[in-house]
Amino acid sequence: MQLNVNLKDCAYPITIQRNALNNIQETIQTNRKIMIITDSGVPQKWIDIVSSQCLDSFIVTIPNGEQSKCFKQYEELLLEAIEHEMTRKDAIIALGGGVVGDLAGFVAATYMRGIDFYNIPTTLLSQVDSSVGGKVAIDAGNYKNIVGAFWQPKAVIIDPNVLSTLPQRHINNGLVEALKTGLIQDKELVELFKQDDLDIDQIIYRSINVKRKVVEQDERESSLRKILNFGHTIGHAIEGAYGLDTYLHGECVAMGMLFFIDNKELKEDVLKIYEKLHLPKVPDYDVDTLMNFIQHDKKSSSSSITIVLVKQAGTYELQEVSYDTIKTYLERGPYEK
Ligand SMILES: O=C(O)C(=O)C[C@@H](O)[C@H](O)[C@H](O)COP(=O)(O)O
Repeated sequence: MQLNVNLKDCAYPITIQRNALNNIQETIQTNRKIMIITDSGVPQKWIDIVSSQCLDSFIVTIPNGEQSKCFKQYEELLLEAIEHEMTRKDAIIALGGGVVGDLAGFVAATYMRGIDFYNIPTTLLSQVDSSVGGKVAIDAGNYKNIVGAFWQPKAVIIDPNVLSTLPQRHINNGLVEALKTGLIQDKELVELFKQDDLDIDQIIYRSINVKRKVVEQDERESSLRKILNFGHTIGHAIEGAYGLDTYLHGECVAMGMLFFIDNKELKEDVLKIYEKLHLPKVPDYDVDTLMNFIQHDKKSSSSSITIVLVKQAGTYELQEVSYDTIKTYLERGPYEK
């Protein structure tokens, strides 16, 4: 299956196909120097398959986990590129999850003011969401994605076969971002979560297709794209407050969405899905600590923030609200209507 992200200056293909990993030359120009950035959680067999198709590549493996999205790791990758004498004609392949994609993409966006970048996501979270759309970033302290750029990949290759080695917690983590996409834009995608056996290929396809359409309309997140951030305002705050590596990103987005589902039945349905996915409950939190993170959200202005509300599956409402209003959401808690 092939989709195309139709952006004026930087359109690119997305391949969603089992076994696509074995045929990367169909979309990636591999006859140049390629830095393959991966992490310690990616099985060697996937790395070997990719590197064996590149004529002149080197592999850099970063530690698995959000802590790698930091300045130190970013600088080390830049120094690797310099040491290998990479030029503007060379390219970077991200082979990993959201952390690898965000970090590798930011290196590609900034090395020599920008070189080609390809994304081969190996986690479900990156396959359903972060590999597409060009948001690349690192964290500063516990502030998520606070330093970054929009740098679209030249191609995205999604091979669901690589999920066979992914631990179940990470599968569930990725499913949250797909559920998020369904809740804001695709009711049928939400329905897929109610089946006994989840159709992962359909879930990936439907999620990416929604994401593609949103990004095509608003690449730089000036309005519509904010809907993809549903659940992230409080989600990122919980992630930051608990130290970035306590919970997975999707687990925090799941928590964050609960505050903004404004429909009792829908919230009950969503909580049933969370139970099926063994997602953690929202921990105790300090309202002021979370508020500090929320004020650094990229959807904030000096006194207000755009929130995404869902009242019916598949539809969204964008609302500009004051910090005091957000505070009331936090004080009310996630499990109330
Ligand atoms: O692509 C987008 O736009 C999104 O908001 C998708 C999010 O699910 C994703 O986690 C994104 O990386 C968050 O970006 P941020 O702008 O909130 O840092």
